[in-house]
Amino acid sequence: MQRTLSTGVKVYSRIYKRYIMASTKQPITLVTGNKKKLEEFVAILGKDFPYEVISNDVDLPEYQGEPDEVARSKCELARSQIKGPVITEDTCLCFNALGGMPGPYIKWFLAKIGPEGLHKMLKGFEDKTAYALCTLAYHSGVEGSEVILFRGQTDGQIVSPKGPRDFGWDPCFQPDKFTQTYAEMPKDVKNTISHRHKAVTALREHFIKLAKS
Ligand SMILES: O=c1nc[nH]c2c1ncn2[C@H]1C[C@H](O)[C@@H](COP(=O)(O)OP(=O)(O)OP(=O)(O)O)O1
Ligand SMILES: [Mg+2]
Repeated sequence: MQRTLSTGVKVYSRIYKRYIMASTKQPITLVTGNKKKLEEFVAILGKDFPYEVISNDVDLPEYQGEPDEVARSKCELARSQIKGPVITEDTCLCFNALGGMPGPYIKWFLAKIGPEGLHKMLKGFEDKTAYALCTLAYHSGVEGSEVILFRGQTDGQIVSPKGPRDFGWDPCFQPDKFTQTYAEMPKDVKNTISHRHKAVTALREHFIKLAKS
């Protein structure tokens, strides 16, 4: 009698747990104010991602600090606003001759001096190498849980701007092993070699594993 009861409770509690998990499986909100980032994220993520992802263009502040700190702060704030599972994205463009600057401050440099100015910044330096860094940050929305980071880096160099001007510093970043800038190459090529591709792939693998567990 006792045994049957305890087994029954166990099974019930397992079913109940599963029910709770299923009923609280909210969509994950990608919080970004940048349409181009969103387009690339969606294209790279693909259709077979095991969770529903929606987007929200809440304007998040531009934090200062090392890329990981910036990414964590941004994600924590997004979580407090959305009150559910969130992903945020922060992109850096780091010049090796400048010890990694502008890095997380690239948005302001780009806004003030454009791709030409970014190229000219390295005029006095022989080293034109740079890397693009994408840091995706995920928070489950559950109070007390930690932000998880997924990083992607693509190395290249800063060149005189070439190609369309519709996305940020793409015209002046030429990835290694290519003779075209990000702006010149077809989108599906950028999306298989980019910093964003690498970070989104890491995130995808994490969630695919999670969905199977
Ligand atoms: O693949 C890229 N190719 C070229 N330019 C890019 C790329 N990805 C970001 N960018 C630009 C946008 C912004 O000028 C800066 C990053 O700043 P960052 O704060 O991460 O982006 P954001 O403020 O535009 O959007 P968000 O609302 O997600 O913070 O570099
Ligand atoms: Mg931003």
